This record gives sequence, C-alpha cells and structure tokens, in this order.
Amino acid sequence: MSTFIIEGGHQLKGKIQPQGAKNEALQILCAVLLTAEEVKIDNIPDIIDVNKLIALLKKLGVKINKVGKGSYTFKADDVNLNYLESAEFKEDGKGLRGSIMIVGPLLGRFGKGYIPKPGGDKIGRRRLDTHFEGFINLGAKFRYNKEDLFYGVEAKKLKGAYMLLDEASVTGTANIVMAAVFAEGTTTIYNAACEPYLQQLCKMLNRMGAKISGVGSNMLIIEGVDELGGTEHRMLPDMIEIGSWIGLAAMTKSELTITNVSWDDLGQIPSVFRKIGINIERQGDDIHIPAHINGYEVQNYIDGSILTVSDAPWPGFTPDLLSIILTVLTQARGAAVVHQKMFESRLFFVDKLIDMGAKIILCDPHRATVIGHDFKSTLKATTMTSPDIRAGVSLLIAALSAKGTSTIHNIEQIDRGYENIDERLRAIGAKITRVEGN
Ligand SMILES: CC(=O)N[C@H]1[C@@H](OP(=O)(O)OP(=O)(O)OC[C@H]2O[C@@H](n3ccc(=O)[nH]c3=O)[C@H](O)[C@@H]2O)O[C@H](CO)[C@@H](O)[C@@H]1O
Ligand SMILES: C=C(OP(=O)(O)O)C(=O)O
Repeated sequence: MSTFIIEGGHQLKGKIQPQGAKNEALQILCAVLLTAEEVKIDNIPDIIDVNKLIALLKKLGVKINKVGKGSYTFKADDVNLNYLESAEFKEDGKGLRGSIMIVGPLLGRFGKGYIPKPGGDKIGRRRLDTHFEGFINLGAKFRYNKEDLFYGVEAKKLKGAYMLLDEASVTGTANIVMAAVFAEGTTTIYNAACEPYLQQLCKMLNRMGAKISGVGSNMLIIEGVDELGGTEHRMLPDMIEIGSWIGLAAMTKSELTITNVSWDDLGQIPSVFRKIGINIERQGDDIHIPAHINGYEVQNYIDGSILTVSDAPWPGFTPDLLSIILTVLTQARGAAVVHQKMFESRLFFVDKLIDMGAKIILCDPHRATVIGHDFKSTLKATTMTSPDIRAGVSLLIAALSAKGTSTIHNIEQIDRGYENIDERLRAIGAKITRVEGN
C-alpha cells in the first residue's frame, strides 16, 4: 500500500492537460476483440485499470504493440478462448470493472463469453442484470455459478431483437452493442446510455464496418454485419479528470488552465461547477479558472431555495464527480445538498472531511448537506485512507487546500484512474510526495 504525503495550503499555477478517458478506454479496448484486423488506439491513459485490461487482452492472445506514449496497436487474429476457462482468468477478470465488456464482443464473434464478478469501486451494489438480460434478448443462453460468482453466455448465432433496458447502464449498453453488431437482423436498444464515451465506441464500430444509427440518443438501432475490419481511434480527454482539476483550482484558490478539454463533450460539467460559484472561462478548447481570491458563492434556485446537486444518466450530471463537488462545497459561501442517487456507499468518505473540520451532515447514505466555510476556517491536515477512486482524489484536493501536512494511504485507488498524478501536480506547484509500498 503506497502513500501520499501532502503539504497543503499552497496556491498552484499553470497548465494541466487531461489524460485520455479511463472509462472510454475500457470500452474501446474491449472492442479490439471484434476484428481480426489491426486496430490502432491513441491517447490511452497509463493507469492501473487500463493496464490490467491490456494485460488481460494479451493473455487472450491479442497481439499488442506499444508504438508511442499512449499509442498501441492490437490484433485479435488468434484469440485463445481456452484462457477463459482457466483459474488465472478467474483472478484477472476480477481486477477491474471494465473487464465485463469483453463478454459482448466474445459472445458476438466467437459464440461464448465468460466473466468472474468484476471488480471496480466498492461504492454500493453494482449489478449486471442489464448486461445479461440484453444478451438473453439476443438469444444467448445464460448461466451463473453462485459458488465462484462466474457468469457465462453462449449462442451459436445471435438474433437481432427489440429491447427496452431496465436502466441506462453505461457498460451494459456498450456490452450489448458490441454483441449486437454480429447479430442476424436488426437490434433496437431503447433506454440506451448515450454518454460521449458510448458515442465514441459506436463511431469507432461504424468505422470498422458496423451499422449503428441513433448514436448520441437513447435509441440505438444496429443492423447486424458478418465481420468488422481494422481502424484507428483516439480517446477523448477524461471528463472526470477535468472536473477534478476544476475543483482543485477552486479549493486552492489557484489560477489553472486545463488544456484541450473537448468542450462540446462536457455536458453539464461546466454549468454545475458554475452553480456552486466557480468561474469557468472558455478559451478556445481550454478551460481557464482564474484564482478565486475572494472565494466562491453557491447560487440558490430562482425562488431562493437551496441548491441540490444530483447525478443522473447522461445527459444528466455524472455520479463520478459528486464526491469532488461535495468537497469543493466545504469551502463555498453558502450551503447545498449533494444527492448521490446511483450509488449507496459513495458518500461515507465525508467522515474524513468532517474530521478535517468540514461542516457536513450525512442525512442518509445518498444525501449530504454541506455548509461552506467561505475560507474563514481552513480544513485541518490529517491522515486518511482512500476508499475509492473519486473519494481518493477528493481527499487529495482537500489535503492540498488544508493547512499542514496530510497523509493519504491506499493511493492505488487513485492510481487506478489518474495517470502519474503526483508528478503532474508537482508540475503546477503542489507539494506532494509518494512513498512506495508501506
Ligand atoms: C467502467 C465504467 O465505465 N464505469 C462507469 C460506469 O459504470 P457502470 O456501467 O458499472 O454503471 P451503470 O451505468 O451500470 O450504473 C451505475 C449505477 O447507477 C444505477 N443506475 C444506472 C442507470 C440508471 O438509469 N439508473 C440507475 O440508478 C445502477 O443501478 C448502478 O448502481 O457508469 C457509471 C455511471 O455513470 C460510472 O459511475 C462508472 O464510473
Ligand atoms: C466508479 C468508477 O470506476 P469503476 O466503474 O471502474 O469502478 C469511476 O471511474 O469513478
């Protein structure tokens, strides 16, 4: 378990370039299994989850070449399906959430897909019903071994079908789309997730020869094809990282420029940060955050009632930024409610913020009321453990704004999703040191 030592209370300054998107990378990497031809992917983030998935693809027999920083070629022309039956796969598959998305491509192309209960953040129930109901709708036979939590689907030939998803699951939609590209006839997926990363996946599949329409909407129509070819693809910048740097700038009263953010793919993110009082300036495709020397003030609703920030499937606000919003609110002028609708264990990290002196009432597992200090009182440095990726980064931001030296243990949780974070933060003036393996 490695640790960050953070000396807080310093203003930062400079430019920061967001990494390629973690959650897009996990979808796109699984899609290389859909063709025997070469696929080149650029802007792949160098983070634990992505590297685990690349290692898993390698064990599946995919030929992988690193051709530059963040650039790889993949060729799945000799896939080793025996690996799926091995004890090794049962361990490897558990290591991350994104591994679930190998099932759709394998089922579509080879007629069978297996996966142990995937890992990822421990942030509440993370069911997989939407994925498997989708495959069953396409004609697959489903089995689940309760003893070793192992899922499997098989089908000689998938058949296109109409389906209304029980929820707009992000990885579920990606998985079903990747299976349906090879189904006979037409598949209609209604209540599909439609966030930019899924749009990127569908656009990539269409470049490979798939026939997917409705991209960007919640109704995807897929005409099955017999095979797909190679392509090149570049990952979007990571919108959750972008939101994290916005929060960091505000809480440390720093002037930061976040470069090449792909503004048009940020959805509600700029407007939600503006609602909590943060000044976000658009400069071309960059975000400029001026130093908030006089703090930031939460906007009430038009009728004067208190702001609630909540998550919803895209184009709603992403749940992955609520922990950061909550942390930034601890120094705002005013109060707000944070309502985490999707996950029931994601707000427990507020205990740590309360230890640091933040005024928060956890009303129930989904809702917290935050009363900001308006920097009249700074947070106090402390020792903490990162429970999940976004809570980890939130605590890191809190520590950078706090007075004194904080320690964050279990930073592997942060490294799952943020590339080289300590070095990049040092480049803009943060006092942060990594202590390996204690
Ligand atoms: C690897 C990856 O891409 N992970 C992301 C993906 O996870 P993932 O695809 O696992 O998340 P899902 O979209 O399936 O669902 C997330 C949670 O929201 C609930 N839910 C979902 C849809 C809905 O309409 N109503 C609803 O309540 C689900 O029950 C679940 O508890 O999407 C989540 C939701 O944006 C993000 O937090 C994760 O970072
Ligand atoms: C919840 C997240 O990741 P995962 O789905 O990989 O656990 C996240 O990226 O915030």
